Amino acid sequence: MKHATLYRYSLPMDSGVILRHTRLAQRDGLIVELKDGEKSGRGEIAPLPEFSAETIEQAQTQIELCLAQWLEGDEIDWDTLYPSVAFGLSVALAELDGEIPAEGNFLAAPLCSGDPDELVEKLAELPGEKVAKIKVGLYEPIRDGMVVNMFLEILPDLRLRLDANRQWTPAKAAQFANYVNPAFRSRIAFLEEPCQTPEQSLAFSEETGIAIAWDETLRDEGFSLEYKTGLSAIVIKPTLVGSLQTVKSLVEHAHTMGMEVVISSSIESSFGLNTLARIAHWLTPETLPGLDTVSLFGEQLEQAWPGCELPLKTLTDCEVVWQAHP
Ligand SMILES: O=C(O)CCC(=O)c1ccccc1C(=O)O
Ligand SMILES: [Mg+2]
Repeated sequence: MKHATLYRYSLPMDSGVILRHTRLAQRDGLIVELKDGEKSGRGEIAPLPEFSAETIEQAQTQIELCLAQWLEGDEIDWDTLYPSVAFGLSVALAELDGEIPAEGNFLAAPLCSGDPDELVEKLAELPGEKVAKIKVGLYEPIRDGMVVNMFLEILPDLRLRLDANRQWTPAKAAQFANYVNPAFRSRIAFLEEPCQTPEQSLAFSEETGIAIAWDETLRDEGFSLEYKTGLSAIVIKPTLVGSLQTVKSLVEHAHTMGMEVVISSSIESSFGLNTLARIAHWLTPETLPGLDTVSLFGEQLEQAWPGCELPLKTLTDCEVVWQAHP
């Protein structure tokens, strides 16, 4: 006997600088729960304002249709689904079939606000490879260059991931690079999306020797992943990319070209982050995922993030917006 339930959650948060144009004070999302006899699976659908094209209302309407199809045993037309819906539903189905290993990689690369003392503390908790992520492109590029130099100088075993979110003109990107001590450049694991276009970013990498990574570019209309000199990694945000199948084939494709793949957060609840940690451990076991976003929240959902002491809201505290069995 099949059964499907859709919960809607609302959690207090402060998105800080992650969203550049909006300050989100509340995060809304859906949890889909599937049951089939003794088996069950859950997945999170949480379109991210400013990044997802779909709204939560559109996602809800679509997942309700999918759930009705699943209950009837009809095929789901994956190509027509919003990325957030495809991801959450495919996770719930994979979970139901026992496909996602339970073990997670909860050692996320710490997101750092610019305070070196705070980062030193966070890095002390990281066994093995010391990797942190810094947002750049928010202030003057020279300031960013100084901050990068400072971190790399203070912490000799640190490697940095930087993210400019396409904020720089080629001139500003060059200003940044000129400021970074040439001896430190190889300790920039990658710089995500330095410039406004992928071509400009590739030219930047060629001129400076600083490795780059795609994040936004993966979601460009008509994008297909190709090997490029200087492109060392791709950052996959499954909620923005689509089904687990789509994510898996993108990961495999990137790995065959020797690129690193970073599974990363789209600011999902602690429940969704737990799923991403498991997917990261499963598909990208060699790489620290980019999942250090739980601290943007005021509350966690259903499953705690290891080490996070925020209060935990359970699914039973959330509204059931849809449920049915055939
Ligand atoms: O990638 C990470 O380490 C954290 C996630 C992150 O930075 C992010 C989260 C939501 C939306 C956009 C971004 C971004 O990469 O800019
Ligand atoms: Mg990014």
